[in-house]
Amino acid sequence: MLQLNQIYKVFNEGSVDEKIALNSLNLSLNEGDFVTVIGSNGAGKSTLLNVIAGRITPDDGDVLIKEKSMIDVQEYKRSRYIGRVFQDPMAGTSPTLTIEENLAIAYSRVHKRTLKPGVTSKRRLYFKEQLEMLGLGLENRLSAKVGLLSGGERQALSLLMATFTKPDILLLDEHTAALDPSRAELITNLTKKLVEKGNLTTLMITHNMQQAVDLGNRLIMMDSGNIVFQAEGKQKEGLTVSSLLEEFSKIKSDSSLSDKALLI
Ligand SMILES: Nc1ncnc2c1ncn2[C@@H]1O[C@H](COP(=O)(O)OP(=O)(O)OP(=O)(O)O)[C@@H](O)[C@H]1O
Repeated sequence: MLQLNQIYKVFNEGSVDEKIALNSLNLSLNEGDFVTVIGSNGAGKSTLLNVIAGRITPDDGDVLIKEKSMIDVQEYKRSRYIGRVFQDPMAGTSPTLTIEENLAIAYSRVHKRTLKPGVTSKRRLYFKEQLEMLGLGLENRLSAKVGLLSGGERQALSLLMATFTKPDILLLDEHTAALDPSRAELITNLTKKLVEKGNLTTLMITHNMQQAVDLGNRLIMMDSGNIVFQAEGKQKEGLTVSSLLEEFSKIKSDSSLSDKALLI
């Protein structure tokens, strides 16, 4: 479903600030793979998601979705195939538009040919059904401006908008990190439910090791722009937070970073 071949990205090349963010990284995801991505600050996790989404162009390598090269496809066009949720609950939705209008925009990104002006009653019913799955009562607030919603409600709406169009790839960039623990748990559970329901091929960055262990069928650990550890299937199921920290300290044994660096 997703293939990354030899992705290389350097920032500020040739200057004192030169930083190789991705160092010939290879990754292949099958349809329905749910991969949690961990790694210390600056490991290259967000750059990886930005390269997949088309926000950053790699200096070398290719990104393929369903075996089609995306390297010359601009970000706004890739959004047809990719759903994304950011850390900031304010990032995925438009505050001055209503819940219904936000959903209509997300819907039209994928169903361009069927777009009619306004929201038809059939589509409104569909939106209501989708919102009901969140269990937050938002289906009764279709005309509420999104700017009035709480951070958790807004993030739940962002998640729905990124998933209900059944994207080929779902990118989650620390999407629970800015929420209080109870809201973070709510969004984590919703993520599980929506990803499973849609059998969505997903990459989820998290600094929460327990979340990385609990969710998904695969896990990758990044360091210095590459994948330094991965687990899937039975090995992934057998992972614990302490076994992961052990792996990390093996990799970082010659570094000044502490285990805690993974968590922050
Ligand atoms: N636009 C940019 N210009 C210059 N350097 C950048 C840019 N974006 C990222 N970098 C650098 O590339 C490296 C990888 O950054 P990236 O944001 O991908 O790391 P990360 O693993 O997501 O880190 P974090 O967990 O802190 O979010 C870092 O050293 C970062 O400073």
